[in-house]
Amino acid sequence: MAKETHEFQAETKQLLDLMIHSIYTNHEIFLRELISNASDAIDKAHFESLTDRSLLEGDEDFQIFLTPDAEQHMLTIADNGIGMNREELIENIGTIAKSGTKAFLEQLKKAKEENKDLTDKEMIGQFGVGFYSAFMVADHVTIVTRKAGEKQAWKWESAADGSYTIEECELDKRGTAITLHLKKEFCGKEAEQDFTDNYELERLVKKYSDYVRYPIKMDFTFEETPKDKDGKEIEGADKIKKVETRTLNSMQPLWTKNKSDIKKEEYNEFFKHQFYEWEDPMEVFHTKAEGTVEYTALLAIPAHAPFNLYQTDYEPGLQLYSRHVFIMDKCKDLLPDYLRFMKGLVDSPDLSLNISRELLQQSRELKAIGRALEKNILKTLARKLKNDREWYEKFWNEYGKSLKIGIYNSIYSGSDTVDKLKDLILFMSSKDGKLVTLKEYVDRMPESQKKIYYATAKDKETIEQLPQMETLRDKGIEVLYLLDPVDEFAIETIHQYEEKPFHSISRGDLGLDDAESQEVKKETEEIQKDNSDLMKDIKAALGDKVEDVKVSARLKSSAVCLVADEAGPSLAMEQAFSQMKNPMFKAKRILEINPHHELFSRLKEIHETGKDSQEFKDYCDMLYTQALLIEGILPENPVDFANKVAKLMAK
Ligand SMILES: Nc1ncnc2c1ncn2[C@@H]1O[C@H](COP(=O)(O)OP(=O)(O)OP(=O)(O)O)[C@@H](O)[C@H]1O
Repeated sequence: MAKETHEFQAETKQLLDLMIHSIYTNHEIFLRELISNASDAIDKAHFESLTDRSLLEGDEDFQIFLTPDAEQHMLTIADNGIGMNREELIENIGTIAKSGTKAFLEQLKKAKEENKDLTDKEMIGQFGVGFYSAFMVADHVTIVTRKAGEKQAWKWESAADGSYTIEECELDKRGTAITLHLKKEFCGKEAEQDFTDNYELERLVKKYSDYVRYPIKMDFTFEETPKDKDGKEIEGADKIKKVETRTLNSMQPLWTKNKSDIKKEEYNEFFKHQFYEWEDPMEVFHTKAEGTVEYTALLAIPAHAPFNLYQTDYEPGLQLYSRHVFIMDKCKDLLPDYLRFMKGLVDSPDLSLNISRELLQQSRELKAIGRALEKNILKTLARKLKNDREWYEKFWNEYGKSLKIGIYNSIYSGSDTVDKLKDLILFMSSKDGKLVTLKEYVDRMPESQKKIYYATAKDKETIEQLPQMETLRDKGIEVLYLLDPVDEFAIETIHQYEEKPFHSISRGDLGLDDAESQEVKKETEEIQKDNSDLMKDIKAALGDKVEDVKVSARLKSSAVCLVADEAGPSLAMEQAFSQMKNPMFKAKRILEINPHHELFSRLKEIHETGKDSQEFKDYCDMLYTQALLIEGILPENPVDFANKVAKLMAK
């Protein structure tokens, strides 16, 4: 077959462009990425050979080989992994299949539009750009590869100019060799960093790839004076060149070492390498268990939540090993979904190498390991909350949402999740703007207070301006701020804490039973009775926009507010549902009017002159729209509202 030229997919071009103009300042990571791909390819060959030994063609000596060539300005990374055929070269190298990389490009575009710093380490750190990182240091890349079990080998070449070529070639063994034609900044003594220097390459392998399971080898050439038969150097003899192949990585999986022999930095480096993290993890868990099920687990809470943690394309799960041999990536069946942010691995001799995902789900051993790990993580979180509040709040800001979603999802997964998590959740409080636990809230509640009050809005400032907050603030009652749409769902699922029910300040009767509140309640009922016609007519003017119109006992200086009925979803929940494109759930809206506001007397006057007048109808509508706006809900017809306000202002 003649040499074919292919165009890169548009997104690949974009990524290549970024690599060439190097947004990464950390160029050296290209080696880690290519070694990691080589190691994955060997994993695949190893795994497939378990069922078809002939694939290995007698070559069972798995290894990755680095060959620097200072004269030619080249570096080759070769593996005897699974290799690729023509279609796979096109599919895997020419296009970007990974949603993560696509998302990376989108975020990058957004950052550019917003003029953000493109070298932002945190942002870039969330994405492994894999093979393409080769173009940060090379202006021309050649891949020679032969798929295990196939005869034909292929050569792929690109100078990152928008296209690549593929042609047939010869290769006597399976695997892939990637040759980088290095840019001049990256080779030679004068270079910024010399990737043809054996010692530099050795340093980088130790730094990033020390735990790669397969030997990473390289030839070192020495000049040596010949020795006589007693081992003494022969004086005056011409030096001879000697080549020694050295293995650069230690390969010993960190988790098999004794905990006491492992330094914190080693754990950190391991996680960064194994899980493509850029920052040290927040916490590391290293557990060994013997007994009914034997296992070693090395887990970590990464420093930051990935950008897509709550999106469907995020794949949670731990790596599974059996006797240090890799079985699978992203095993979801170990930890509950609310711990989806955990990264790590489990190595157990009780797991079978050839187990299918389906059988694994039913594995008793796996379930037992999962339960033990969950317990251990929850215990650590509880201890941190008690002893290291600063750490816990940092954790909470990154992953709190995951626990709250876990509580809400316990409707499906079983109510014991609520018991496990309810003491680990935090909310901001009106008391001092700090985060509090439910226990802390309840413990400092005055005895007369029977409920846990909360308010929902998108931010603290909006809540603090809610008319409903006025009374509670005046009475010094603490209110929890629920700022995330999931919060109210979680709270409603917990239902009550230490027998104290939760109560939204935007819902039904506040249930305050101090003397003053009782007094206000009585007075409000009387005003309501005296103005029953007015209330009825406002309701009639608003039609089915509201369920009811009432005189308010909760407002001090504001004219109106919108609350939801005791039963059914709240206004915030309704908004969350409609954002989820699920507008079925509607809150029963009740418009409350402050009888002590001057607007109330004006309303009465207009009502008396004629309940069917346009003016009365306009007033009712404007009142309702105001209440909506206070809740952060846009009116259905903003133009109509603006016109009515303008008309009134012109009077
Ligand atoms: N040495 C190799 N041997 C066989 N296949 C390879 C090799 N290097 C890359 N590939 C193939 O090319 C694909 C794309 O590689 P790339 O590094 O861009 O992404 P990835 O490895 O899938 O993801 P990540 O780098 O985030 O782990 C790989 O998934 C693999 O199928």
